[in-house]
Amino acid sequence: MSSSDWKAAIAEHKVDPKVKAEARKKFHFRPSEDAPTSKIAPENTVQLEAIDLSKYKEGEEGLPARKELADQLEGAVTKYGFFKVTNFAPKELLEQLFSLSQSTFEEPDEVKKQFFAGEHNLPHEKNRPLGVVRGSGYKPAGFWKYTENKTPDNVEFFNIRNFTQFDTFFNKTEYPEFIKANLDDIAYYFNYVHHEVLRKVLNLIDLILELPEGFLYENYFSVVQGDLANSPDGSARFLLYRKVTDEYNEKTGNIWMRGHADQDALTFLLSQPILSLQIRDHDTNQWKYVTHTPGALIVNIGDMFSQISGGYFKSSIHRVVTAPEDQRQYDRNTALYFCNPVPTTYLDPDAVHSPKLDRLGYKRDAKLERITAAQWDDKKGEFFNRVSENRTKDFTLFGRPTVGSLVV
Ligand SMILES: O=C(O)CCC(=O)C(=O)O
Ligand SMILES: [Fe+2]
Repeated sequence: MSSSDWKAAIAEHKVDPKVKAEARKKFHFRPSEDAPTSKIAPENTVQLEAIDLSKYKEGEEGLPARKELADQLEGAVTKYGFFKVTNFAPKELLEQLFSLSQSTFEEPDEVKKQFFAGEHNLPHEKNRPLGVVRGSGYKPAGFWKYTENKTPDNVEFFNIRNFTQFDTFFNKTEYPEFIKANLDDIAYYFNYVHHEVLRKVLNLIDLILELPEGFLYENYFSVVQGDLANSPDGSARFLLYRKVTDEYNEKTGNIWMRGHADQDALTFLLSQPILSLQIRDHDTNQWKYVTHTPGALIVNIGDMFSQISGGYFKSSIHRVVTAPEDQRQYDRNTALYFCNPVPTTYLDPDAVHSPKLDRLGYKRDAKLERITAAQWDDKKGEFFNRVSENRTKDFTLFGRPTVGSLVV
């Protein structure tokens, strides 16, 4: 789908400006209040590579520049599995998204209950229990219970599904008032990330893996309108971590989201000022902070891509901890896109025939049964939907080691 196609399709579903303006007034649509950068310089920060997308040029003459970006990316995905993407979108688009995320949580509790994720199953989701963590709608704060004292978590979500499937997204899904009145803007941002940013990142990964550019995007992430089973099925999420008290921090051991590796292929998180996201170093197991870059995406490799690459790319363990002292009076507001390939994608390198992976010896583990993206998504998704699973060690799913709900 070319850039003009998805933009035109969204333009056809433009929300009545009067309806939008009224909803924005009612739900206090406003600039997201940025916390000042923390002055508490943590000892352990990780310097992530920043892939500057303004250097990405299409066509034959852009190839040397793309190769340079690919080289930079290769170090990042094979070492940390985390990197930043800068200059990827106009500032106004990002400011609007922070505001949309913020106002989504201003719906009253009765409405949130009515749109409790995983409960108002869409017809095509009837046989697929997506639960609170993956289903369309709200995850209330407190759904998860942390540690032995069962402290409720402090993060609310609103999950957004099917935004690349226009008929399902615009015509066949029910939404709370604020989301419905801003559906075109929400669709625009996440389609932009899918069709522009993801596509470019995948083309760079093609170069890393010595595949023809376009291979990964065309084969695993291209959208067939109206055919959900043969289209990528990731989901997006608005998140709001509400500020907490010292007493709360004591009960949770400062944890806002337990250590985990994402189950998807790639995650695109909007960078925001509260210093809370940490990555666990593969070699030392030490937790390191990810710093804020205004206007950037923080991107990580999830389990699926790591498996597709035979382990060459790392699916890093990360967690969210309490805000530093000087940012404690602010809520933490952001948005992300969990990007999944087409559900039938096999999660091993056999599917990609990468000369690079062959040469380096990253192969399918012949002892393990082959699994698909849908199998992994459902299995790990079911795990994340458990209310009070606290683990101190990694575990396995389908014989593959993986991480979720880590408490240390
Ligand atoms: O809030 C964040 O920074 C990251 C959240 C996250 O890791 C997740 O939802 O999987
Ligand atoms: Fe995550």
